[in-house]
Amino acid sequence: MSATMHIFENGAALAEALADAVGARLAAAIAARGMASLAVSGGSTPKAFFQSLSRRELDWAKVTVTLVDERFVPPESERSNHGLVAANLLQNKAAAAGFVPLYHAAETAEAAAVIASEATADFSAPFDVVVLGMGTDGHTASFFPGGTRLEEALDPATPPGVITMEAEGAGETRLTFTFSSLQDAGYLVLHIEGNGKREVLARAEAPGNELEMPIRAMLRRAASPLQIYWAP
Ligand SMILES: O=C1O[C@H](COP(=O)(O)O)[C@@H](O)[C@H](O)[C@H]1O
Repeated sequence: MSATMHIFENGAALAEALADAVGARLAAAIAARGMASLAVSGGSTPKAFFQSLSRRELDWAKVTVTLVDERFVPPESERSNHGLVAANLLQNKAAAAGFVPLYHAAETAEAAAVIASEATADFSAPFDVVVLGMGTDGHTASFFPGGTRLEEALDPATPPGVITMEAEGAGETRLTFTFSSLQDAGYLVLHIEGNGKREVLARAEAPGNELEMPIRAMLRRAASPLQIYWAP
């Protein structure tokens, strides 16, 4: 599918513009259907965007937020994406939003993934907005190169839902929405910052194996146009 590049002078300008665009999409979904869904990424990049979005005037009580991916750790862990979202997005006006976690205190990550798939099924097909990140190894969501279930996660025939993933670069076992869950979002964003990631993106845009740089699956096969937000 096509991609559109949105370039900003710095991270603060990007955060404001992305919050405007995401806020407008959520407002339009609320106007059309009385509710809106948003799946966001973790990591170090989205903090300023989360803080900007949290201050947007929206009927937040009608918005359900979840994660594109999560570590199999409780929200109190400093490695938790839920913790990051709680501290930076579910604040200010956005404190009224609903949040559905991917982590559940189940005996295994597989059991948590089943619970997460059930808990998100009624608002995730498709999401109104998905905001992806990308690691310097070309992973997005928890689609890690060398990941134990990478082929299954990227297979368009794998049904929407949450599955587990283990990979050398991932640290903890991950919980991740599958490619089929994310690729058809009403507004599909890839948010990256820094010259290093721009170079990684350029490599991903060149011919090569999807399994080596899983972001290629989104660049090449997403049903929705990919909106790439970048700042140095
Ligand atoms: O592991 C993860 O990393 C990516 C990118 O993180 P960043 O720190 O380089 O911004 C993120 O998109 C993903 O959600 C997260 O689990």
